[in-house]
Amino acid sequence: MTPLNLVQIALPVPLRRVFDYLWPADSPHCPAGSRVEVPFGNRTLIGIVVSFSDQSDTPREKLKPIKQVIDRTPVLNDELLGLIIWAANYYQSPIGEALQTALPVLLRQGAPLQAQTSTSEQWWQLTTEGLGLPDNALRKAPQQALLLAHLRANKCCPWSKLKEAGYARDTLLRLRGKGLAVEAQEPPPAPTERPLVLNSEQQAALDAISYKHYQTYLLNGATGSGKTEVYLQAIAQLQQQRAGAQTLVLVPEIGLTPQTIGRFKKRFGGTLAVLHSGLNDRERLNSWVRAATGEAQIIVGTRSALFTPMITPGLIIIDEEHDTSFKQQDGFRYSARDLACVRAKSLNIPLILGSATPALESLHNAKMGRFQTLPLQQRANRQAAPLIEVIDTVEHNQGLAIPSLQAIKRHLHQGNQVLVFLNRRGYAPTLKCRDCGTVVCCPNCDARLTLHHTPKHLHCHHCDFQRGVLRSCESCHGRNLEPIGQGTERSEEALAKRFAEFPVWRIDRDSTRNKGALESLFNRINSGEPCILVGTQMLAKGHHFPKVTLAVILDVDGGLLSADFRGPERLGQLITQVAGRSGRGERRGEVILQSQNRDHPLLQQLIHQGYGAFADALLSEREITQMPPYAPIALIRADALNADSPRHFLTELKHQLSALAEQHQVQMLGPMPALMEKKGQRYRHQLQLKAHTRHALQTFLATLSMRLEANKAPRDLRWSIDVDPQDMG
Ligand SMILES: Nc1ncnc2c1ncn2[C@@H]1O[C@H](COP(=O)(O)OP(=O)(O)OP(=O)(O)O)[C@@H](O)[C@H]1O
Ligand SMILES: [Zn+2]
Repeated sequence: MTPLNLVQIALPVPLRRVFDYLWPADSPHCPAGSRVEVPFGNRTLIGIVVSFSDQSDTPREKLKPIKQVIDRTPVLNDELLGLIIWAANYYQSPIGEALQTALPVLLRQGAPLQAQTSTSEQWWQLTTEGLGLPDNALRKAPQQALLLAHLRANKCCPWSKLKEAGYARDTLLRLRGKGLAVEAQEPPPAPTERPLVLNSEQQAALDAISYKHYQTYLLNGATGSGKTEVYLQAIAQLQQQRAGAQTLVLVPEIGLTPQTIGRFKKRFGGTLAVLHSGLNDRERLNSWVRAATGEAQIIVGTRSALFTPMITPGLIIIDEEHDTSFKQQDGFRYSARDLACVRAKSLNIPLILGSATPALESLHNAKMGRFQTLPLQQRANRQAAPLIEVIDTVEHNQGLAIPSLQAIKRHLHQGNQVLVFLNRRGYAPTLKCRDCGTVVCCPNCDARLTLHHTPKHLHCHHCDFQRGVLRSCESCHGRNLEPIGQGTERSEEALAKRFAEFPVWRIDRDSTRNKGALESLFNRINSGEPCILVGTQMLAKGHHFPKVTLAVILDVDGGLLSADFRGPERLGQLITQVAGRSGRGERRGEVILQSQNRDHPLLQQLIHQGYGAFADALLSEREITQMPPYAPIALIRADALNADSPRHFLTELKHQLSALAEQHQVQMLGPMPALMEKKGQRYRHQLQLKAHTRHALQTFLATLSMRLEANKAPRDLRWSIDVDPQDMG
């Protein structure tokens, strides 16, 4: 049989494989990573060329030819294509789904790989001929001579400035006609800020970084220790050592504020590309292309920016590396932090992971010698870490305790700002009938409805179900419905009443929904007037409010009693991060924690010995219970409208794979209901897998995913595989 001329193509379909197509006999192969159009069923799809071969498992008569090649230069270089394929395998994801995440929408739709020049105004400059023209050459055209002199003096000018100076468009076009002037690229804005003088710890950290080869550095720096300054100077040092080398900076989802971008812009000027969810498709593609061509030397983005192509990669930085937004929780369930290690290694460049509260995984990697720790123990302002006090709230009914109120008053009257943290938006998490005890629940989820006041309604925070506020109990028709517990709106109300002479700003997803709202709130805060900030997670991370001297944290008990094995780790991170917002200016900060479990050993350890010792204790516990990072785990989730089918489906799977599991020493726990069994009308079950080694888990999962694809499932059943899950719900 004559050998076939075949191409393997990754297609945007939910199957864990590539597809074989016939390549036109007389045409040379295109590079891997190029886009092609192919027939698929009765549709035409755009796919990515992965490789070529001469054999196929598909019978010859079923093979179809490709329709056409879209790209002359591939959209994905070998390095990036390799990373995506590796990641799809590791996370057991269909490669098409991984590509969906990695590629900008317009490229997926077939748009050309080009940045669109911005529609903003034209810039002009002289050509070499224009620059070298003798002074009297234009004496017969005095207007042109004047404009030429102007452009010679000002180098590069926008049209608006020339017009302002009184030049006519016509004169400019005449100069262009003579080959003396041309349209120019807008020059990148110049940096406006100089580097700070590093303290000795920052300097030691910077000196330890080598840009010549792969190494992951864990910049373990206390809150306010000046990690950002180390990032900025590392980028500058890299650029000094290797002109044009690019840096990729990943920040958490809510960390990519105009403040952050502003900091990079001020230091590096316009050689920056930004990638986040707020961009439109065109802007996203522009940033991608600017990174691919090397025009952008620094790329700052959230999770999926990890997949940005770079022509001269030099450094990757992940700020707040412990943040859960680096793990995608649906579709292609990858961890950008973990993949950054893989990418940096394959590019042979350094990776800096920064955090005041590193993930247990990262601390473990550092202990095992895989990461190099760069400690920053002191605050950049030389202040001691904030003073933390826990107060018992058994008798205080979840509101603000009296000692907290007294402290707030004291700090406000001293001209400072106060932050009140509570991780629950809305007015109250529960609406309860005082007569019969019934609580109002979501019809779609195993969850209570949260009462909101602005606007007034009941809201499920899990499935988004909304309804008007009930007037009477649906069980006993009694009219005594009572809000129980505190949300940010209720705390805001109570604080505004109590401290009427000071502004109270609420910062949560509801109050910052409008574009620019968060930015204007931050501006108010940074004006420094005494005020109270009430807010959720959004307030916890990375912000620098120098006038905040007191942080009050309400209700830390949820995390201590959480059913998720990561609950305590997350709580320790949250408390440390919120506490770290206090005392970043001239005065030492104070922190008050309100808890009903004041003597809990973990809480006591966190407060008295700090996050490091706390994390060590959690790591020992994980070692004893053989949980991550000591044993890798994966979750197989299934959900359906029918309450029984997810459990049946997973039980059958477990049964099919039990011999293989034994062979690879993989433990299968469950199936068990998810922490919230019913969510959005669907019933959810899961099977937890645990192995001794990553290799064993991977080998097992490869077979499992094939089995899952082959198994017949009820039509409405959905399943997914989550490798290294971050959320056990
Ligand atoms: N060497 C330095 N000299 C003076 N000020 C500094 C120095 N380094 C950093 N700072 C200032 O200290 C403040 C805190 O720095 P930064 O926000 O980088 O801290 P961080 O380590 O990122 O903290 P967090 O983890 O809490 O966000 C900033 O205002 C920064 O300008
Ligand atoms: Zn719901």
